[in-house]
Amino acid sequence: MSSLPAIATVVGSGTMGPGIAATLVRAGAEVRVYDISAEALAKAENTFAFASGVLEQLGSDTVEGGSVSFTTDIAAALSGSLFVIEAVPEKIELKKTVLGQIESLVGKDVIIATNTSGIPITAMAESMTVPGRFVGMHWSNPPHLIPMIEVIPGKATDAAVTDQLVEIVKAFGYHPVIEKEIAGFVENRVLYAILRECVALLEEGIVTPEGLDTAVKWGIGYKLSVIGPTRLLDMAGMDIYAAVSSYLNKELNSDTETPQVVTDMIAAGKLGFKTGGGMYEYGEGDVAAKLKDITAGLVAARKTLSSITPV
Ligand SMILES: NC(=O)c1ccc[n+]([C@@H]2O[C@H](COP(=O)([O-])OP(=O)(O)OC[C@H]3O[C@@H](n4cnc5c(N)ncnc54)[C@H](O)[C@@H]3O)[C@@H](O)[C@H]2O)c1
Ligand SMILES: Cc1ncc(C=O)c(C(=O)O)c1O
Repeated sequence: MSSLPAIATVVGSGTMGPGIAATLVRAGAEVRVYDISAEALAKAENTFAFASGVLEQLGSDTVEGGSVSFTTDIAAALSGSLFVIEAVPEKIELKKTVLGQIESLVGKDVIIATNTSGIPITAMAESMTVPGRFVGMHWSNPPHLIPMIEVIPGKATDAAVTDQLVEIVKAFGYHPVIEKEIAGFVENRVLYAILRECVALLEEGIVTPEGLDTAVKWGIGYKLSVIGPTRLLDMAGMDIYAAVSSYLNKELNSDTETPQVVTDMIAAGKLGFKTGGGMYEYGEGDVAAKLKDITAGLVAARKTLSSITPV
């Protein structure tokens, strides 16, 4: 008997919602996708279809019986739902409002999970009537391909709810990581430490964007995809880490604000894929081509990594 609830609802169908839904549908759930915007939902149907096609390419396990529906009717989306994933924009007051709407429409035993990138779970739970059923469930983008989910209980989260979410994540073949609550959670703290250093190296003209991407992709990115950081410490040796960190740690970037180069780009309307230009410039069709290459690469890497003995 799968631990995956038979009926699930995804609230918010932007970048993350459709891929989350596709992953759950492939695992056999009836998934209702709700959004306040009909325009967003229309786009979500296409994104869902794309993500489902990618899962077909990946050849991930399929459980028969899955289905999806898209609606702007929150009551219909939540009626009878047994599991809810909130994926609205990263704004705590908006999330609290939406969580209140969800709570008013589901049973007291229904787990409500938030896909927040790093807002403290405890803070969001303060406004809830049944905070014990609320838990962090941080997917990584693209959610239908990155098979690791951070499970973050808040201070009020029932231990049984955390345990149940771990089993739900395992039920659709992903790797759950239970974490203590900390701003940004584990993955984004590591990612943002890396990105802070990367942007600083670009700002100082130490390396070009192409050079930086090559260095990270074929250096630590490649290595860390096979060897986790703690295993790498054992492989390199604590003596090496001590020797290098003794002079290097004080040199690393420690800025606490968003880098000026990024602030300037945003002011110039250069957001990246979303606007056709950011760190790189994209001509007609370039973003779609890049997304196709990124998807093919992640599918190939996932297949290979899944085939090797865990290190
Ligand atoms: N984008 C990423 O790379 C990423 C990765 C992991 C986690 N997250 C987190 O997931 C959450 C969603 O991120 P996203 O990138 O998908 O956001 P997004 O802005 O792409 O999509 C959010 C969706 O929520 C909808 N929405 C807004 N207000 C709503 C409401 N009141 N009720 C219902 N729907 C509403 C919007 O119409 C939009 O379709 C955020 O907390 C974000 O931090 C994002
Ligand atoms: C830059 C960046 N910031 C946040 C997140 C997730 O919360 C991601 C991601 O999931 O990839 C990201 O790339």
